Amino acid sequence: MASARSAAVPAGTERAFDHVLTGVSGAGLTPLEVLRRLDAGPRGLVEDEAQRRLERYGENAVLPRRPAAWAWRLLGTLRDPFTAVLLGLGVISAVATSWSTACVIAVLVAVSCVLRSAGEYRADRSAASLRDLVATTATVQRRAAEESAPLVREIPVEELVPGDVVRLGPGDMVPADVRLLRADGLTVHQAALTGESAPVSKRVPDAPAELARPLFDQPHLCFAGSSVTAGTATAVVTATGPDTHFASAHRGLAGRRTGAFDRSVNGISWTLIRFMLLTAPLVLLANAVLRGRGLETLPFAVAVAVGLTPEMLPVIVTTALARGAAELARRVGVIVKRLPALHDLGAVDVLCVDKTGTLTRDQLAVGCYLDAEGRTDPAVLHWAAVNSLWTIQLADVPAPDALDEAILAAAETEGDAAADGHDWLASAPARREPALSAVRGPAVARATFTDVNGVDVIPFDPVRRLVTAVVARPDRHGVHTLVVKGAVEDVLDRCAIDEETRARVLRLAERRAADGLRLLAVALADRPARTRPYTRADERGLTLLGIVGLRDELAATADDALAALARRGVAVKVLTGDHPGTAARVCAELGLAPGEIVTGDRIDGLDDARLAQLAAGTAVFARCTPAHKARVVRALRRGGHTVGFLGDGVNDVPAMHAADVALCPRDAVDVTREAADVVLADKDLTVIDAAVAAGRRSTGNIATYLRIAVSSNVGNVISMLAAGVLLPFLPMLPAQVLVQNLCFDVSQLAFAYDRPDAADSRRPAVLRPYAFSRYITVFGLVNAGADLATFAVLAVFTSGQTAFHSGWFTENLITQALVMLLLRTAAGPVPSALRWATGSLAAIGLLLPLSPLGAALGLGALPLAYYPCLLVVLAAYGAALAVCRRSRLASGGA
Ligand SMILES: Nc1ncnc2c1ncn2[C@@H]1O[C@H](COP(=O)(O)OP(=O)(O)OP(=O)(O)O)[C@@H](O)[C@H]1O
Repeated sequence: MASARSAAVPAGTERAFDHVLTGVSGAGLTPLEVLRRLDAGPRGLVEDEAQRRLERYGENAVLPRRPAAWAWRLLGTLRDPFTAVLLGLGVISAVATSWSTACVIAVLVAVSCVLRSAGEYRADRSAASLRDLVATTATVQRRAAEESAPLVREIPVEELVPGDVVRLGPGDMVPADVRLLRADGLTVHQAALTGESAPVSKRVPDAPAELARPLFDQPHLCFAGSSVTAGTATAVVTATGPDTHFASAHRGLAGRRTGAFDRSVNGISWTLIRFMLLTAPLVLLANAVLRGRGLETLPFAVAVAVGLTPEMLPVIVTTALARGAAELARRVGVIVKRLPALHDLGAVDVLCVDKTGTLTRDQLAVGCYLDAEGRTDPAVLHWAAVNSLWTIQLADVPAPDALDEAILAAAETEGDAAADGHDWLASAPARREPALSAVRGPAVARATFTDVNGVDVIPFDPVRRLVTAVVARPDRHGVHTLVVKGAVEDVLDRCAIDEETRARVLRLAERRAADGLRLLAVALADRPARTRPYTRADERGLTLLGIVGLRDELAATADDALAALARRGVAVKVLTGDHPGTAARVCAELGLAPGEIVTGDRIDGLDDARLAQLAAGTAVFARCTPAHKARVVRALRRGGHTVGFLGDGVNDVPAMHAADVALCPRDAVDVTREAADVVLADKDLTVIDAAVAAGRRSTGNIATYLRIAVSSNVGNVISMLAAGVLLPFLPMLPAQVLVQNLCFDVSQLAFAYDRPDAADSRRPAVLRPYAFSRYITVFGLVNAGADLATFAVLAVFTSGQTAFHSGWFTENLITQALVMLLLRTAAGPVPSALRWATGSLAAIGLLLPLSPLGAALGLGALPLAYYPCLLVVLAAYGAALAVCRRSRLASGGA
């Protein structure tokens, strides 16, 4: 903790910092005492001091951003299970003093580790530069010099230091461990720390006695790793980077979910490892029982087991992913933050999207303001604007909601146009205007009200779906007016109205929603003035004023994007907090058949199994809270779908965490960008189609490698077992098996550069273990058939083990080249990497036995008559491959 950095800390400060940095002992202190101990003030740090602290305490990052040293990277690659098994086999060979086998295994491991760490290094480097593009920022209050006025500005979170004063608002990540100085309706989601999914309320407690609670329950402390779901706050940073509680909780953990692709590759890998571990004893047993051979066959058995391993799998996965991600970033500006997410994107068959800001632009314009009878009434707009203005001002939100901006802009226009003395929109109170115009849009800066004064605010949250501003009016002494605006049903629930009026207003809302308008109801209530804060309990017995309707334009490319996704077999489902009528209209305009719309209330009445059934056949879910969205996503996954979620708001975060892969646009709020695996450069949704296609291509290449590598290896093992039993000598020397394996492995890296057929990216890319096993069995047997035919040729034309070994070595390498060319999924031109790889394989197969290295490996020249016969075997093998490929067997699971 802090003691490690203590050298430059002024005497007396270090212990105080330590004291507060623990986050516990600050509990009994007042905010001012905490600030004093941090050698800070409520107006923020001076820039120079912040810089000094940054040098002293280091960056506010949980994990070091510097790339790991080479040695660590290499060591890290040894953790892969294939490598571990290979090393184990190498040790067994060394113990059995089979030095050549042990040496070749060591070379194999070294090649695989070096290639993998080089690939990972390149992937990390490009991922780091991409991550910088979507870096999150913190809103900090600092001063240029001791006597300067505080300036609120955004800085990269990494630059925060203890003592900084930060502002928090909905959608922000809590950037460090902080102690609240002021809070308004603040609720935070701290699941990353506590596992608790419900947001918890945070505030500055009235009395220190309240502070005797467990650390994460302390109301005045917020922690790095949590996010703000509603409300606002000003807080002082008490600990940054590795000193935060989040860092200590996550030290040493990779900390990300395992996606669908990771799971299937892991499954296949472990099946192969079990198979491998069985192979060596099986070879030993067969040779002992049928040939009476003893432990001298151990190196050969080990080599056969090694030959079965697709040890280049991690290298291919990293290379294919990194290439796909780099190409996406370059071509369409899509940033893949978590590389395996690219595969998950390729496997997605359901994409859930929120509506506002995703399918629509979130650039709203007021379309109507009506009283409860449906007549235009400027007073409704006026009070909506009073609510918007004081919500923004008092809640100190970092960025005002588009909806509030639109209401203020319309109220201003209405105020300008009013010739009848409606002068409720005039100049701003001088004390507020400068701060506002610095951070907010022009409408907010200009539109203010001389006749009311803000007193308090109960901030918006997506579960309550409303926000209340409390104002004092000059004409009403001793009275505070609650101005409430929010979703129509939720405001009506709090109004003192009869059933008939309620039904009439709901019908009015339905009609306007069917025109595609977003609707808000506005209501008022007078209460005796008080100093005690207002709470949700005060939002009762309201008088309904009317409704405001806002038009939100559709995103320019939304319809094209939905059509493209449908062509790729991805079903799109809309999950919105908005009115069902508005959602239905928007979907219809986008060409998405809304069908029956399911609302949040209905979801509440269903158990998980029934929800899974309903979700599969429903295209639009409306009036969803964040928890509803997450439940629908989980239900879809439980129903066997691979689900993506595209959202841009804080209300989408739980669903993004629940999905296989989460996407968001670049201008989404911080917490959403943090939760996303894939960030779209802008609002152009058609890039999702390109991202899905790239995911499917990468998966296609990896699947091709797995199918070809494993089926050839299986074929070879069958042949070795058969030959081992038929021949009086070993069918291949251990070193020969391993050299051949090394050649296969390196050549197959070329698959990372292939471009699978466009037809293959028309359906979700999934590795299906059953189809995969069927594929490797069939092609493994065909491969073994070619080997057995070669054995027959060799029996006729050659004698002695050197000739046999050489003949089989040559045939094996050429058949491998053939398989690579004939079984790749793409029908298009062969990429140059693959041409080189297969050409080199064939050349090594033909020439190595003739070279001095071949002699050292126990290989030698073959009789010329062997080659025409080999050609016949190869032609027959090629024909068999082509036939099998044309049958449905070629679909090896991806
Ligand atoms: N600033 C606001 N003031 C008052 N009410 C609001 C405000 N923003 C949203 N609402 C109301 O709350 C409802 C739910 O909002 P929420 O933000 O959860 O979803 P949404 O923005 O409508 O849709 P989506 O889930 O597609 O983003 C809205 O339909 C609206 O009626």
